[in-house]
Amino acid sequence: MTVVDNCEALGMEGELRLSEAGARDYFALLKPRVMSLVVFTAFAGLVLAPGHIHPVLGAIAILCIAVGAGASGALNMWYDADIDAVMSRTARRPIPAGRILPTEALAFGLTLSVFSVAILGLAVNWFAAGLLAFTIFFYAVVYTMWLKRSTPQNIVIGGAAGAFPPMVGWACVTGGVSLDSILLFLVIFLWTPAHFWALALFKMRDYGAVGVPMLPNVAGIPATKRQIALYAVLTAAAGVAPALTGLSSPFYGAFAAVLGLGFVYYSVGVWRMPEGDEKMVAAKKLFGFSLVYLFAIFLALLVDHYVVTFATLPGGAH
Ligand code: HEM
Ligand SMILES: CC(C)=CCC/C(C)=C/CC/C(C)=C/COP(=O)(O)OP(=O)(O)O
Repeated sequence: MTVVDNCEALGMEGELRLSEAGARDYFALLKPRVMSLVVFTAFAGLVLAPGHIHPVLGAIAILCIAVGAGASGALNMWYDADIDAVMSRTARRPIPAGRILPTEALAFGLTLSVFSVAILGLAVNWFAAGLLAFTIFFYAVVYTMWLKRSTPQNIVIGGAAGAFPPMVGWACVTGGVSLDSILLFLVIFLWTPAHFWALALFKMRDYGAVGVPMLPNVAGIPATKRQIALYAVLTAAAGVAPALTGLSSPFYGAFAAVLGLGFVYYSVGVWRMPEGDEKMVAAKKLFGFSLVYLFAIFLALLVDHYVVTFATLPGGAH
């Protein structure tokens, strides 16, 4: 029995309805697993930025970015509840499962968005807060409401939303944008298509059932495989670039090159996947590796930064 059925059984139709959602359901609205990696990239941006931020302010900044990212996930789930109810991967989410009412999710997402942006602005700086607001808007409105259901390039353009968080973290320290923060953006921006189209390949039926024009459904499997390989090569190149601008050391560059080769290797695996392969094992492997790749790149940027900082401290290298 869904929440709506419950309300109707209780004769509450037409009155203010509230579900009996638990904290766990509200937490699920924040898309915590996806957002944990998003927040990690924002943290890396904050650490790598030149300058200094007080650790307490740094912690507030990361909390605001985490809450803002989660809020955008709640707004996405509010708008997409109709298609989430049909897709096997998403049918058990709190709104389609009837544990949270759409209006509750909307109110939750809007409230958290406003608070996260306002607190970031008041405590840290308004440029970073504006960029956080723009990122929430980009994911919830530009991607979710506009692009997702209208073009197979939805995630190429919409992927910018997922790429902004390191720039937000960076802006928390510097109050602005720089070539290096744009480079961090580019790594995620170019990574997103291979990350998502790998999943879209083995979830083609789901997307077909709801009529969302994901690339494999619109352009076909061979064209998607080619696009994945292209973006994997571009991602591998962008991943090495921080070593070329001086943001990171040549050791990072070598590590990123190996990881990038791994990403290209898995994308070639998808390219060579026979079209009749129902299980699409190669696509599942690429999806899994995409997560390892992005986490490892940002971890390497952080480790490299701390090692180089330590080594260049007076007496630190001895
Ligand atoms: C518009 C860009 C993106 C799209 C369309 C996309 C799409 C997806 C989808 C559909 C899933 C499966 C989610 C689920 O079943 O819960 C997923 C999983 C995931 N994505 Fe993305 N993603 C995007 C960007 C990102 C970014 C920027 C990050 C991190 C920086 C990220 C990190 C993850 C993680 C960690 C998972 C695994 C979650 C789990 O294990 O449940 N994604 N992505
Ligand atoms: C700071 C801030 C606001 C960060 C936002 C980061 C961001 C845009 C992450 C993208 C996350 C994601 C799972 C997108 C897929 O949406 P979907 O609707 O295609 O996937 P679904 O079908 O799983 O809902």
